[in-house]
Formats: sequence, structure tokens, C-alpha cells
Amino acid sequence: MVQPIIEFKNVAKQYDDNIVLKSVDLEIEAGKFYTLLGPSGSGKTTILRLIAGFLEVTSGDILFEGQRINDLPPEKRRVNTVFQNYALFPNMNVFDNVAFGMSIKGKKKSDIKAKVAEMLTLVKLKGYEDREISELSGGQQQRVAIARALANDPEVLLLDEPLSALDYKLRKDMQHELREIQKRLGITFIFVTHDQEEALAMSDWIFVTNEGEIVQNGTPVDIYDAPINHFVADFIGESNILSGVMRQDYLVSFAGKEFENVDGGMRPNELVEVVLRPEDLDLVSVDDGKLVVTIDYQSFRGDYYEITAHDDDQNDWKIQATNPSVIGERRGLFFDPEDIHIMRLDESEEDFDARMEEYEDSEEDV
Ligand SMILES: Nc1ncnc2c1ncn2[C@@H]1O[C@H](COP(=O)(O)OP(=O)(O)OP(=O)(O)O)[C@@H](O)[C@H]1O
Repeated sequence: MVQPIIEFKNVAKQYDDNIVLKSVDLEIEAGKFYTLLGPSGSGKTTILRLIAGFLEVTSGDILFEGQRINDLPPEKRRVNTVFQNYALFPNMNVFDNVAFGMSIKGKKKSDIKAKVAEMLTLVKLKGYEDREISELSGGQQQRVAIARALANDPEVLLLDEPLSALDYKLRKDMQHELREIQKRLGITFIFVTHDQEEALAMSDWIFVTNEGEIVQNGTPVDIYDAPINHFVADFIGESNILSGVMRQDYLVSFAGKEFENVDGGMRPNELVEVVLRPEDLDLVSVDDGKLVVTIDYQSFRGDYYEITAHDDDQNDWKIQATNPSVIGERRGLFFDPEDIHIMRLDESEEDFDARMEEYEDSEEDV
């Protein structure tokens, strides 16, 4: 196993009695693009600031290449941060902003000049050396902030919601460019966002945070296709989440019917939640459907119609369809067994046993 560049071992952070991180374990491998993804207040920035050394842990250890760095000051850590508000020096021009870290370290003028030129080329701002910060657009300021952070040759670049101030188009372009820069330099990026689309598009690996914990981590495809619980299924992408019961392995009941599925390993009679993504659903004739739904609403989304419908069990469904529908019409709903994703509920053994006993009694009564 490769030695992680950064490790958290049971890291907790608390302000008075406010616990903002609960015993977080994580491993970051060198040379990859990681994203911390979660809602506001879930602890993403706290994790980043702990890595940077701007905050101290309440308990647990942070390791860098296997060495404990809990007490190492920020300037001695081989990491740099790009902040959400860029934090550029407004009274200095572009060159001096990018050169700042190297100047205070007393590097040779010729080396500084060469490095600034290299970094400005990397972020596509060659020729902007003499510009004042106030003369730059938001997107250009963002590039200067990235160049400044990279000029110090960090092994890990921390990016705290760096694209949140940019408009949609620019944001998309910058997502692509950041990914390219990371690949070209081959260093580790840890990117914070609450935008799931951005996380899916950019990352090699995602840590999903909620209420001070990492609730799931994996590749974007893992997390999208196999969310671990209701929170992740709901937060990442659009989902239909229904209550279900396992009848046996590979047979699940929801919306008043039984369906074959491919997620094994569940106990018979285990209560579960079932996830079906809108793009995995098709509207067909009533006879060909696995369920029958009534169309309630539709909105045109450019490349598809988002359709809302309900089944005869009164479950609401979101469906992505290529063709428009007629409101009030009854249609068949079709999906493949492999697109049904089953999630365990956190039911304790005791609760499960009690429910099973009740169930068996009721079976005997029949
Ligand atoms: N100095 C502080 N004192 C007390 N509580 C704090 C302090 N800093 C942060 N918190 C709390 O810690 C929790 C986690 O904050 P954090 O900034 O890590 O969340 P986040 O996921 O990055 O959210 P956002 O996307 O809004 O930046 C929040 O509830 C916040 O109020």
C-alpha cells in the first residue's frame, strides 16, 4: 500500500461544547484530485484549515508522509491554500502578488522572475505582470490566487470553494482548467465545494461530509451509483427514494409490488430504502410498465423533460424523459433490475429481532 501523503487519525474539533468534527479518519494519496463535498456547516473548511495548520485539533493526529504534524506551524507545512475570496494584496500588482511567498523567503530575483512567468503561463495570464489587482475580472483574480499559491511549490494545494464567486460559464471553464493544472503538475489537490455537480466532474475521489463526519468516500461513480444512505442519495444527484422491504435476497418490495434486483446481502424482511435515478426510468405503455404512474407535471430542461408523476401507492416519481407527456395521463414506468439500488437502514439487531417476532406472529395469525 502506498504511504498516504496526508492522514487523519480520529481527528476531532470542538469549540467549547460545539463539536464540529467527530473523530474523522481519512487518507489522501499523493498526486490525486480530492474533493470534500457537503452542505454548509458540515465541516469541510474545518478539515482544510486543520490540514493547513490554521486550526489545532481537539484530539487525534494529523500525519504528513507518516510524520505527526499536529504542532507544525502553517509556514512549515508543504501545503498552500487558495481562499474563496482570493485574499490577494490589492496594493500590489500581479507580479508582486505571485512573487510574494518567494520574496519573503529571500529567493534570488532571477529565480523569482522565472517562476512568476511559469506560473502566469500556467494560469493563462502571461503578459499581465504589471496589472493592478483592481483592473482584473473575478476570474482573472482567481487565476492570480492560484498562481500565487502554486509559486511556493506546495506538495498539496488546498482550495476552499475557489469557484463560488464566478458565473456559470466561467465556473465550468475553470473546473476544467483546474483539473488540467493538477494533472500537469502532478501534485495533490484538495478541493472544497458544496456543489455536487462540480465534485462529480472534477474529482478522482470524493469525501462526502455531513454534520462533522465523513459519511461516504469513493470515486464519483461509486458515490453516484451506490450512495450509502438517504442523505448521500438525496444530496448527490436527483433521486427517487422509496421505503422498501427485502422479501429475500434479490427480491425487494416497494410501491406495493415485488421486484427483482441485483444488490444482494440483505436479510429477509429487512427494511430498506430503494433508490432509482430519474435517468434510469422510462415511460412506456401501461401494459409494458413495471408500475403504473399518473403524470402530474413536466418541465422542459433543454435536453430532456423532467416529469413528475405518482404511482397508485401515492409515491412521487421524478423521471427524465426525451419526449413530452400529457398531464393526467396514465403511463407504464419501466426500469432495469440493475438500476435499483438498495440502501440499508440503521436498524439495530434488537429492533430487527423484535420486528421479526411481530411479523412471524402476524403470519401465524393468517
Ligand atoms: N471559530 C468558530 N467557533 C465556533 N464554531 C465554529 C467556528 N468556526 C466554525 N464553526 C462551526 O463549525 C461548523 C463547521 O464549519 P465549516 O466552516 O467547517 O463548515 P463548511 O462545511 O465548510 O461550511 P461552508 O460551506 O458554509 O463553509 C459550523 O457549524 C460552524 O458554525
